[in-house]
Amino acid sequence: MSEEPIVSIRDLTKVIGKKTIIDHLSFDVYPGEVFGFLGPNGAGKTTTIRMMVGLMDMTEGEVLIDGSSVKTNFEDAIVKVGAIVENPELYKFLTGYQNLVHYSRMMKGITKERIQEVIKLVGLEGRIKEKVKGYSLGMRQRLGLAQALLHRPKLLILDEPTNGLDPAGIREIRQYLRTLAREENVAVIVSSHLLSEIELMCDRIGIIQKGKIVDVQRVNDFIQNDTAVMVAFEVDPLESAVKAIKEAFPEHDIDPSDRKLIMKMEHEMIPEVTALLVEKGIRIYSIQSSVKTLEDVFLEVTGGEQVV
Ligand SMILES: Nc1ncnc2c1ncn2[C@@H]1O[C@H](COP(=O)(O)OP(=O)(O)OP(=O)(O)O)[C@@H](O)[C@H]1O
Repeated sequence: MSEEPIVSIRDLTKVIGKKTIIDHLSFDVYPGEVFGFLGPNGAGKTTTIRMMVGLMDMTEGEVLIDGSSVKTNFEDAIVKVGAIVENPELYKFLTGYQNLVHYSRMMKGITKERIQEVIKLVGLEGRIKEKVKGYSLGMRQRLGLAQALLHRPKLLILDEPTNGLDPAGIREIRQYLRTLAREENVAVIVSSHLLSEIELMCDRIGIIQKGKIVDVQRVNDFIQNDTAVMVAFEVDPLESAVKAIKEAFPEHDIDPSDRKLIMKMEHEMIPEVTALLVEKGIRIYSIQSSVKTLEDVFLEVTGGEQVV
């Protein structure tokens, strides 16, 4: 990852009426990384993105794209950006190729070679001469992506890019975005309310909730920072096990359920607890531990707000 961010968002704020929809949001995104903008429905992802690309005025704050201010130097800033904010605008009765030619005419300096390049990049070579009305949703997304990439943007912003796609389509988009970041050094921002998506696609994620960024971390750190695991001991007799553990580890919460004793602990503690139970003559039938998923972490960070 390079040192200079391609996007710097500082204290971005949007007030509509009396409601603060985006509240002093700040984060940076770097070339070559896929950044996930994750939050429950209504958290403010679309509003933030709309302000970033100039589709909505900001009430306060600043967005710099490659050093140019979206507010005061819009032309220079936006030329660095490729974005699909709502559904990509496509002409259904034209072919994919005609759509790209039409779009390229609105920009300066897009050569026929560049059009071929983006077609190849999104894997539409075989179908580009067909009319868009016969395209699947995934193909339309890819054509939209090709359109957004024509002018070689340094930053690609996609609002919920996998919405409505089937698992194969989602996998494809994920692979294109990763390749784009890695091989072309493009910074990619994707918004999503789907944790599993973000986990597989992104290098870093920023979690937004009620218009505020509540956390920004590398995906791996998110999961690994908290090394505690939930461990379930299937034991008999349960009451003696609970008593022994409460005495030995008074600071730990224990959740006895059915014939299992469930407790949160550091991984290293598992043998210690097991040895204690054996020492007290308690029979252990099974030990199960579960590592936290990103979803568990997300729910903790957002205070349990549900996501789909
Ligand atoms: N023009 C508007 N006037 C008033 N409230 C608005 C307006 N636009 C958005 N909001 C409110 O701002 C909040 C953030 O909406 P936004 O669409 O940015 O969220 P989101 O995170 O993109 O959610 P989703 O995933 O559902 O699109 C919501 O509570 C929404 O109702």
